[in-house]
Amino acid sequence: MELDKALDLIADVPDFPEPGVLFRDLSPLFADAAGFKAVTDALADTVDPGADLLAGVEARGFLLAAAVGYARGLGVALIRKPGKLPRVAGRVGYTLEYGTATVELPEGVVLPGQRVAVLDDVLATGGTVAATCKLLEDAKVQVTGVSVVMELGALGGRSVLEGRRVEALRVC
Ligand SMILES: O=P(O)(O)OC[C@H]1O[C@H](OP(=O)(O)OP(=O)(O)O)[C@H](O)[C@@H]1O
Ligand SMILES: Nc1ncnc2[nH]cnc12
Repeated sequence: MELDKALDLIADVPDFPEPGVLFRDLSPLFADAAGFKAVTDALADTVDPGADLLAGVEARGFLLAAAVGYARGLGVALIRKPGKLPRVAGRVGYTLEYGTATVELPEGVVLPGQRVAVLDDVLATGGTVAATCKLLEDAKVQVTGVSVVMELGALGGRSVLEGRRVEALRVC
């Protein structure tokens, strides 16, 4: 499937999870075999050839990182929401478009000096990905870049990530 057609499978849902938010729902894209493959292949092409590992952000980022990791022969560091990990190597708090959140890095998944590419579904305010990059850099890892399926340009995420390589398959 053509990438544009695959990205058209993303549904726009008004007023979720709260009034005024236009939620970009990737569920129909994930459920479509050809669409999921087209997006996985395109994202895989954005990952720095020198990357040693991928970092996927819970929850939708896990699917993308797992698929791209398989395609590229790379493992995945699972960047998790609080309360899920038995051993936490680090945590960073941040503000979301709708609320506040924290990301945590499991113990024993990254080594200092490793080159890690960050993957997520949506870049909105950039809080999640910026916190993820900080989490990794606190662990002395080098972030090679950030790849997302969709960037919501009006929310300014790219400016929070200034100086980083940010690849988005679609900018809305
Ligand atoms: O750029 P930001 O403003 O930080 O927003 C983007 C983040 O918001 C969504 O995650 P959400 O917290 O809704 O989690 P989910 O993937 O578990 O549904 C999305 O999957 C990104 O991780
Ligand atoms: N509008 C939105 N749609 C989907 N995920 C999001 N994460 C933050 N804002 C979002």
